[in-house]
Amino acid sequence: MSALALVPAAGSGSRMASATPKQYLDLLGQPLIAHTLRALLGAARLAQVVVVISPEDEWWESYDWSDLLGDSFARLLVLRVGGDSRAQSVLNGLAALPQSDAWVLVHDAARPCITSLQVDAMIIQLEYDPVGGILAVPVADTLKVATNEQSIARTTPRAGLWQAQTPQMFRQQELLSALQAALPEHVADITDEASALERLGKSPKLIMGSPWNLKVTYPQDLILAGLLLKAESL
Ligand SMILES: Nc1ccn([C@@H]2O[C@H](COP(=O)(O)OP(=O)(O)OP(=O)(O)O)[C@@H](O)[C@H]2O)c(=O)n1
Ligand SMILES: C[C@](O)(CO)[C@H](O)COP(=O)(O)O
Repeated sequence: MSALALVPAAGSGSRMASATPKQYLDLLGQPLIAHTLRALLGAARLAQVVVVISPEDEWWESYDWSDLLGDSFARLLVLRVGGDSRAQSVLNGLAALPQSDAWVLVHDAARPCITSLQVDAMIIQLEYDPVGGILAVPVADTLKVATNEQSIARTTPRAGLWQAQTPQMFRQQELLSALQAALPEHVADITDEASALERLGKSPKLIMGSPWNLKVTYPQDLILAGLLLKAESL
């Protein structure tokens, strides 16, 4: 079975409010994305890891990646084809690769606490699935719908609701076609890969993830990610 990872890393990190895009912020002495890439490159079932950075990226070249990632650096491909949305970056990355029916696991650069074991376990669970699926966790908190004045309009039942994470694993050509069909018109609705497949009537699997696989979005998430990575290494 052949699978590759595609890592969208062309965002600006506006919610992080930092001049440096969050994928390059320091996390335990290394750029955040180095943790993400190390975990993916450590997954035995991934043949290659493709990183999509912005054509204007000024940071990538300033690191010694073979030093940060060791020999597995040889399985890394960097594409400067990022777009103006996450979905467009993923589409551009897929379009730049040779056409293939292999599995692709799209994983946010901004989720550095994923583990190689979780990636391999996901591939094993989905490799014979007709559609593919995503890591996700069931919603644990009570959910409120807000009014425009930020008071509560109502409580919405949480039964059956899951929070989507990444990796999201689909057939490369099928995902590319689904994104091409949705973009640019429906870009606001395509907040992950699964939503592009859902538009075509597909029903991807929900694979139990971990709350530790957080997306670094706000400054406090960076502190939490550091604590989780330290705990994972114990
Ligand atoms: N045009 C974009 C926007 C986002 N991403 C990537 O998609 C992942 C998830 O996006 P998000 O957390 O929203 O990152 P940013 O867009 O950088 O953050 P913000 O929305 O706060 O600006 C990140 O790894 C980010 O680098 C991307 O490749 N191309
Ligand atoms: C793909 C994702 O990580 C699943 O939760 C999420 O939708 C990305 O959202 P963002 O606003 O682009 O960070």
